[in-house]
Amino acid sequence: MSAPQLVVHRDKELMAQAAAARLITKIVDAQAARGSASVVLTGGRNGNGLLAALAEAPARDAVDWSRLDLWWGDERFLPEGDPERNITQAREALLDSVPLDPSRVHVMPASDGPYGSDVEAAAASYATELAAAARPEDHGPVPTFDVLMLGVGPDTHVASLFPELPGVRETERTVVAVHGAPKPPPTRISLTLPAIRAAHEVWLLAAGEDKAKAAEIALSGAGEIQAPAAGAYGRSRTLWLLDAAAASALPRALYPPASA
Ligand SMILES: O=C1O[C@H](COP(=O)(O)O)[C@@H](O)[C@H](O)[C@H]1O
Repeated sequence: MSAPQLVVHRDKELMAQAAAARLITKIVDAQAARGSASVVLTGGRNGNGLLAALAEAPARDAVDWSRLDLWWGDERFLPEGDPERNITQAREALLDSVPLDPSRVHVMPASDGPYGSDVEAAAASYATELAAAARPEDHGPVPTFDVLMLGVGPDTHVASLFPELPGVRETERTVVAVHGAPKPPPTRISLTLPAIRAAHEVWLLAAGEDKAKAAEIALSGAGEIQAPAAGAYGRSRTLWLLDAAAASALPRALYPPASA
């Protein structure tokens, strides 16, 4: 487990640009070291803001997009192309404008896909896909992702792991079906905390006043069942990327003065 490090930016635009620059560097470094990189994307406003900033960043051309594996932390179980699906929003923000290898874009199934409305089977198939991508040097049935990003919800949810729902209690499976999510749509697919913790680096994104309480709760010793964001950490690094509004309820002792 790596203790959270905090970086606080002036506003959400700067946060998105700085996070995009950070992600480019991570991908380029991983590709230089190993030939390829793997990144887990998040949905939500902050995740899509980062992707949109990446699309605008001149340095995006430093990435070899054909040698990047993309995975998702969660998906809203809706028909293919639905505007509320995380993949649809990610395509609009960035993915349609870069030369990815389609076989390396690992989309979670849609509700009109091969498993139809059987969200349990859809979740199990994603777990199988992850397990097939895991190498012997990985520590279990998921790849050791270079970077796994999570938007933090106002209720402290991450991916589609909501406070007190069964998904956040999962200790065995790497992917679960989620029923009755308090944020629409109610049916979702999510990585579990054990799968999230397999990543080298976990980045939690929180911008905006409505994230201030969530950041305070998650960073003040709350349990992961009540505050799923508190249970999201990486093997080598856990990075909270915030804007000043989301950091406004945090004790200043938690982050260096130069950071805001
Ligand atoms: O529904 C979701 O919400 C969270 C957070 O979204 P935000 O708009 O409040 O930033 C997101 O992380 C998750 O991927 C998504 O499915």
